[in-house]
Amino acid sequence: MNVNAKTDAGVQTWRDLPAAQQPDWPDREALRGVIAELESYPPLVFAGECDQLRSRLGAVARGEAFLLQGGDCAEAFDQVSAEHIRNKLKTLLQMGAVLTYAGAVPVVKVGRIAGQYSKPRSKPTETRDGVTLPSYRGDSVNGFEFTAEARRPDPERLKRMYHASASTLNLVRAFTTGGYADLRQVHAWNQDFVKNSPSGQRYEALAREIDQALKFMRACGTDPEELRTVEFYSSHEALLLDYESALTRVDSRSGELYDVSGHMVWIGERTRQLDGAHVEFASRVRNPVGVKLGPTTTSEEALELIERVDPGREPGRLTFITRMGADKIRDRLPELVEKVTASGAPVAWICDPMHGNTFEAASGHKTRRFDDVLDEVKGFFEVHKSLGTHPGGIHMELTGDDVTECVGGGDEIFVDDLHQRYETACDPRLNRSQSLDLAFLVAEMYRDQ
Ligand SMILES: O=C[C@H](O)[C@H](O)COP(=O)(O)O
Ligand SMILES: C=C(OP(=O)(O)O)C(=O)O
Repeated sequence: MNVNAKTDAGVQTWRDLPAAQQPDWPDREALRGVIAELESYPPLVFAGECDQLRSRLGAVARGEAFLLQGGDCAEAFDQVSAEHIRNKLKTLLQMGAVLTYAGAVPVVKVGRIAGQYSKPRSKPTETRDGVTLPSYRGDSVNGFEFTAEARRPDPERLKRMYHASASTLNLVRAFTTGGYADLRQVHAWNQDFVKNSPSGQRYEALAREIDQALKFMRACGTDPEELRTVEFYSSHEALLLDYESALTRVDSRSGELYDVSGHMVWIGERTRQLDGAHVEFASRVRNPVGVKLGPTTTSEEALELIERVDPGREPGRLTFITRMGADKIRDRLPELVEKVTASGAPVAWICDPMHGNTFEAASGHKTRRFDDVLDEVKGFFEVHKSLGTHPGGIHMELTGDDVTECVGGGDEIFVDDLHQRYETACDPRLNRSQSLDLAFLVAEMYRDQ
């Protein structure tokens, strides 16, 4: 990677196409200045790491591994703290241990982390008590507070997103390679959790089995170095194309373009137009790319997306993240999987059981039922089982904090509890206990598959 290389003209082709969900920046001159500055910043990830993730996702596409992708709906600048990052990571590591051990499958771990600061919205504005202001679009664009000043898009925030992503990634790298993620710590990740949570107790029993297995391996004279660190990757929605293209660099090894803002990027349900700027941008970079597919996706669109993003039919290059809703997945998914499989395209299929299952509670909180989330994952496994294809993984909105944003779960949260710790800046996340519950249930489904 030539770290001094500036953005290449080849990544600017999206500018000629309609780009949905871009902020209405009031000061274009200021935006241009910020883009120029971002273009001079060092990469957050390396091209070789993106290639490695692509090869791991290739294993997912071939049915040899399972993808666990998860993290906040929207990261926030004021949550870039050691505690929040560690809690999130700990939850993902615990889920990874459950899936690997109970599901007996290698797990590729990817965070919605270190870059997930931008949100597409259903409506451009929000009205409260007769006052209408621009919608909150993520900390990379404007502030959450409902004031005209906070909601004004400010391009300086793009630089804050870069720095927040850099500090987060720095700590994630330290945690995952510096000893914290050593599998021998499998109990330590659970210490604060085991006493008062049913899923923590269930996890503890599994951790004891893992411990036993490690002791057995050591007694047999093998103590693999690989268990001391964890391969962990970053991902986010490539929504703000000014930011993503400013962070796109030419890889000096291959001359190819990589979006070095994160290892994997995805295109959302609201921005996957075939003739739109986001698909064009994704088609230009070599990172592994995800595309969200909602219930209105046709098989023709899915095939055309493959043509555009993965013309070389490379396993691991393209991941379809389906988010149909529990009530639709059994109807909508089979045709997509059938037609794509018949075309010979080696995509990985991942289930996002969050975005099709959101509703507003009487209290006004946006929420999701744990049972709907689970049912969508069940439907996903059923469809793949009936077609003989591989259920490649799950994509979750979750946090390591003890929030009350989704209802249900073993340590049940009721609608009346939602107000207690409702902290998300956008969509409701599973808390740690609900995330672990889900990991156990998914591991069972995977094993049964
Ligand atoms: O996370 C996804 C989207 O940004 C979110 O679902 C949009 O929600 P909205 O309908 O509140 O805009
Ligand atoms: C906006 C998101 O999802 P979708 O594009 O599927 O609505 C998201 O994952 O944050």
